[in-house]
Amino acid sequence: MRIHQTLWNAAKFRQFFDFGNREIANWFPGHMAKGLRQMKASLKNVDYHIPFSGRNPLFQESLDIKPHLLVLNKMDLADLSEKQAILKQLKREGVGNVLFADCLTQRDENIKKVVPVVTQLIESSPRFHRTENMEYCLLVIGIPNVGKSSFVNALRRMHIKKGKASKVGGEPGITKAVLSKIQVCERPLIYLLDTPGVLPPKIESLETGMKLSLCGTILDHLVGEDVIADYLLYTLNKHEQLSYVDKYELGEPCDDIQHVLKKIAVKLGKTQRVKAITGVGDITITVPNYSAAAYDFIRVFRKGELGRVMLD
Ligand SMILES: Nc1nc2c(ncn2[C@@H]2O[C@H](COP(=O)(O)OP(=O)(O)OP(=O)(O)O)[C@@H](O)[C@H]2O)c(=O)[nH]1
Repeated sequence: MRIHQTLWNAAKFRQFFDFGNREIANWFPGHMAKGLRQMKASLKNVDYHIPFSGRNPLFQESLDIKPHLLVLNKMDLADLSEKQAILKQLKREGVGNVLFADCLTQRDENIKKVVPVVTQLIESSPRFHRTENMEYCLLVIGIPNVGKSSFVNALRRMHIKKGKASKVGGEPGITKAVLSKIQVCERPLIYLLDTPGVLPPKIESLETGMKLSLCGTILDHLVGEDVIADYLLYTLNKHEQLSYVDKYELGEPCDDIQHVLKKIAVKLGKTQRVKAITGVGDITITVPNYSAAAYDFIRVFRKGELGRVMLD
């Protein structure tokens, strides 16, 4: 058995880190900066894979976010044995109101808790005098692709049995502006404002950057799908989450991403024909499509099909 024993080769990512931070900084002033200006938050939303890397310090600094509830979403994808450790760490950081959620399940018990928890939070806050205005209007904020729109839709589905009001997608940057009020509950009358995902303009470390990339919070092409796939393989091996071995008929765990991608490409029939120049003239040969295989490998992981992993 030959798997990664050492740290992931950060040099590969450094290239992106310098370039990508510039790209993110370019991306940031557009819809993200606009969105941030419009936000006065009451609710936060984080991907449960990355409860610490997935929190944007800008929200804390730029927004008046009290009272608020931290929602750790996509709990169906994460390793639940870490739940208590996460709660303990968040408590140490002064974050008391935390809720785990899975926005894709039709009957998530935790989603049911949102309305009572949020109303209790607001009612008990001395900053809110609610004698006249009996409706609640809350903001959902978080980094891209963590499931903010899915969260809005899940609450709406649960309490008022209505369909999607906010557009959902597998890429970051689906919601591009703060949306108008979306009703999610009748009694009490609660409206949510869905907002664009906002990343910090600078990512603090290589490791954080890779975790954010792997969870799809940064556009894949800014990092490179081959680099993300390599980090994914390293992560799976590090966590001994080896279901990819059987899935792709590898025979044994492996830390060679080229080898793994070749196997995936062949298994999925993702090959391409390219021209090769030989001594006897040009010939066309069939080679594995490494990019298509990397794309598939990452997406399968994001759907939870390679097992539950906790990145932080
Ligand atoms: N497995 C799983 N996937 C989820 C969950 N919630 C959302 N997703 C998926 O995550 C992806 C992003 O969801 P969105 O609701 O569009 O995320 P967002 O935070 O609004 O994204 P931006 O508009 O980019 O900020 C979609 O493919 C959803 O289907 C969840 O609880 N579990």
